[in-house]
Amino acid sequence: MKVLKDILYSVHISAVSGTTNCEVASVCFDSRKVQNGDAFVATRGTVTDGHKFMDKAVSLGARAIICEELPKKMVDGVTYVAVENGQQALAIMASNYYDTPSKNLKLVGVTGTNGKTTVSSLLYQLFKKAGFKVGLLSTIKIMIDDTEYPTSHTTPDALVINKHLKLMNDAGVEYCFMEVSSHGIHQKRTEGLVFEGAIFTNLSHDHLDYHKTFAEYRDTKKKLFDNLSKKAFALTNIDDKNGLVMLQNTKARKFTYALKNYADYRAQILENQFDGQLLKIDDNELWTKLIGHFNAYNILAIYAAADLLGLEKLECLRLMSELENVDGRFQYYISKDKITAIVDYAHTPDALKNVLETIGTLRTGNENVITVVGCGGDRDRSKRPVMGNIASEMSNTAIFTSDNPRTESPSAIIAEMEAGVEPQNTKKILSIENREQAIKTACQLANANDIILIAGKGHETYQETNGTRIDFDDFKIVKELLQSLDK
Ligand SMILES: CC(=O)N[C@H]1[C@@H](OP(=O)(O)OP(=O)(O)OC[C@H]2O[C@@H](n3ccc(=O)[nH]c3=O)[C@H](O)[C@@H]2O)O[C@H](CO)[C@@H](O)[C@@H]1O[C@H](C)C(=O)N[C@@H](C)C(=O)N[C@H](CCC(=O)O)C(=O)O
Ligand SMILES: Nc1ncnc2c1ncn2[C@@H]1O[C@H](COP(=O)(O)OP(=O)(O)OP(=O)(O)O)[C@@H](O)[C@H]1O
Ligand SMILES: N[C@H](CCC[C@H](N)C(=O)O)C(=O)O
Ligand SMILES: [Mg+2]
Repeated sequence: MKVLKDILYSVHISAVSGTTNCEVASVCFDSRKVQNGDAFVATRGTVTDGHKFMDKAVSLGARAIICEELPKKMVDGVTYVAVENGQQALAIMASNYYDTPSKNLKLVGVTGTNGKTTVSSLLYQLFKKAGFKVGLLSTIKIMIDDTEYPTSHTTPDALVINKHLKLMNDAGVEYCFMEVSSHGIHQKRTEGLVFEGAIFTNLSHDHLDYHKTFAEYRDTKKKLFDNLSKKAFALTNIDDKNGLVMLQNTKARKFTYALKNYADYRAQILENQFDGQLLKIDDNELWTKLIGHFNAYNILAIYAAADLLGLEKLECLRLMSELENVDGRFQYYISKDKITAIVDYAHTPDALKNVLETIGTLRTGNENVITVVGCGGDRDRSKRPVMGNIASEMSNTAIFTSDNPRTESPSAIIAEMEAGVEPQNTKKILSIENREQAIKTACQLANANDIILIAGKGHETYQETNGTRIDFDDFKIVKELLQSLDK
């Protein structure tokens, strides 16, 4: 139980009906989950409006209703609080309810179109190796030191975030690395969190269904930096043309990293091989198992962040050489017949191009590259022709298939990918809706030394169609297929 007025601390309140000096059991923003004594926060969503469900919440026993406008009909014994913004109020209340857990550890947010999971997971690994208790909030999982929890979002809702940060406090966690998605910022899921620092990886085409324009998408990401305190650090990749934009209005201490431009932290790629790359950072050499120039950026970002968080540089480089690839990011299997299958979470045009470029630099002869790729349903449609074009242009064969069609028709999504293929590349493409069949065809087409890239789903272990998820694991499937075909 908490006193309502305490959990409303620093929320912008415009009107109150009833007492805020009352106890509430918990905070809830879904009327279907309200329990006796809860404070229900109405928020405006993309599908519906939580304000429609205030009466339902009261009928289930809500003790308080937090909303953007006091309703005409109010129930006696229930406190109604009008706030400026429901989503913001929810986030601040969630933080207050769990005793501002972000204050009791060093929380670092990672944002950008690609690389958030990689950078935050590598920082988690690095600080574990350095002997600290560490937390992680990522697309793949939530970690409270060694304990794993499932997650449904890259940046979960404010209650889930703060609940897990509180558990981290209880477990003595000192550092927490979290992904901050643009949806998360826009829906104010991260408001009220106290960040020690924030990292920007890069910005490219994604989520234009939700943000409508690229400028709006960029400005949403920038808010993470705008809201940092003076004491925090803001670390940005200035080889990306939006890197400096992120720093424009921040009060935080500003730091930059780059491979090409002058920056506070710089690295150079000395060697790039299939099993790793050799980098030069601060006049020291570092061998890492993570390959590709995009991973050189990720590695440099974590080196810089670790330095800003106080890890000793040489010790940090030593530990960084032991970092393992993140699940579903350039995860590869080499068959008996020397066919290489790579599973990668590239689900944006930029990521797909980067991975195919990396594969290109690793080719030693006339190996064929066969790419199996799809685009998610109920997501940015404008990515589809662009990804279709990249896959067909940069591969010998591209097989277009399904990737979580959700409520859309798989064949219609594939047709939108096909529309981006240049006439000279149409002979290179095949379209096979069933993803397992598509992977099987790639395996059948592959000969010794060929490379199969299976892009888009990475670590995911399901395929989602019309709200139903069936087990589906790209890596497991391709490995078993190559073994069964005796290739
Ligand atoms: C488009 C989007 O982001 N939607 C998120 C949003 O839901 P919504 O706006 O659709 O909510 P809504 O259904 O309109 O409901 C509005 C309000 O009414 C309430 N309600 C609704 C019905 C009811 O009966 N009673 C009730 O009280 C709801 O609880 C909600 O508070 O708020 C929900 C609660 O936090 C999220 O679960 C949901 O994520 C959906 C499932 C989703 O797929 N989100 C993806 C796009 C997402 O967030 N992705 C990013 C990663 C992107 C990336 O970087 O690549 C992420 O951080 O995971
Ligand atoms: N720094 C980077 N720059 C460009 N592409 C990258 C970078 N790091 C990773 N990638 C590519 O993007 C894919 C997704 O990487 P990762 O999961 O780290 O990104 P993310 O930002 O967490 O994605 P999401 O928005 O889905 O959470 C990788 O599989 C790889 O192909
Ligand atoms: N965070 C991304 C993940 C996309 C992964 C891809 N496999 C898909 O399902 O579209 C999103 O929700 O848009
Ligand atoms: Mg992620």
